Amino acid sequence: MSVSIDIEEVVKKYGNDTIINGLSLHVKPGEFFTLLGPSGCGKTTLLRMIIGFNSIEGGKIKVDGRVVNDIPTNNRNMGMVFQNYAIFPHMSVKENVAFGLRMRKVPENDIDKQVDEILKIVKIDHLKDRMPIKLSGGQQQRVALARAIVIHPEVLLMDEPLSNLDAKLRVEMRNAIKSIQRQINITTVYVTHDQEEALAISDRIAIMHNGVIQQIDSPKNIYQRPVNTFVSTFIGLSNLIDAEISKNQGCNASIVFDHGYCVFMENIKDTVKNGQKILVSVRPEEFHIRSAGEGLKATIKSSVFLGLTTHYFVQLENGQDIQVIQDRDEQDIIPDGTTIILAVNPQKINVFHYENKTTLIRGGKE
Ligand SMILES: Nc1ncnc2c1ncn2[C@@H]1O[C@H](COP(=O)(O)OP(=O)(O)OP(=O)(O)O)[C@@H](O)[C@H]1O
Repeated sequence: MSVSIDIEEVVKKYGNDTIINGLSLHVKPGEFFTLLGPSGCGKTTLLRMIIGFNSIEGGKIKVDGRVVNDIPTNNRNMGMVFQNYAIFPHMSVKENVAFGLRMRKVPENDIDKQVDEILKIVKIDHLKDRMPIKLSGGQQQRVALARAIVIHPEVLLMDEPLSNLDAKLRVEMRNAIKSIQRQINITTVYVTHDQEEALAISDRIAIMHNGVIQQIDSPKNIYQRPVNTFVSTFIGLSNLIDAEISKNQGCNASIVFDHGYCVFMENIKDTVKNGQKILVSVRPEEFHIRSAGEGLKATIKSSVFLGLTTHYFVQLENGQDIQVIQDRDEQDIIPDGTTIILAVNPQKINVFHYENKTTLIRGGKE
């Protein structure tokens, strides 16, 4: 049976510095839960608190409803995989994986059986007699993963496990990790600063900034419905464009960009005022480039052809630089200096308060 993890109002201090101040989150049984955020936001600190490497200055950490604050790491029944593999260089693959079982005094016959089983799951059973020095980075990380899960932990923690691998291997290994996690159905907390990795691998993602959770959601909602401008610009590319609300009676209104382009929005919040300044977040791929008609007037400054897409660096009439991405099949590459019209689908945009940058309105449909 998989377990849940509850982090309740936890506080972490290093000396006089408070790194995490009252953070709460819930990880569901069997969930693949990712902590994502820029360097220094406190991801590793939180992970180390869960396993017990770091002290906790306030709040509670619960596993399956039981408070584990005072339980030493050894007795928490958690496995951890680190960025630098941390496997023993003087032991073969098999010995590395068997180590944790020996420490737990599992009978020798059972050890062989369990090691073979796990090596098959992580698909390195053919390498069991190799020494780590003769393994690739990906294979070493499979050993580290096998070593973490062979003890049948209740919780698997991973701290940037793919950071030392090259781009192609990262993709291969993230797929392997996801499928192994599914197969053994273990509650997993994964730390990364790589947003694509987080989107690809997670059931849910917590976006962290300065020790504070900004949003906890599915990868799709994090991408399509960011709750503030930090999330919208941290995940993928987002253009934040100045605009104004034009409101009549009722709950409908228009967003008016500089130079008059108007987009109709439904279900606007009552608190929104006529004439209020806003920031409109538009993903580069949500623009439609036209040669004439309704839209934002802009000029193409430069472009980069990327095979599947073409990436345009564009300047709006008000001088703001934005980015626009078009599919390969959309049209021929448009020359630099061309004047274009950019139309946006109102359902694909997110609108934020100009000053405090929290969500004001959301687009209707997905
Ligand atoms: N042992 C320590 N003593 C003092 N400050 C620390 C210690 N460990 C981490 N910090 C500080 O705590 C903050 C959070 O660090 P943490 O390593 O948790 O961030 P992170 O989000 O995991 O970053 P990265 O992606 O770079 O690993 C940083 O400001 C860091 O400098």
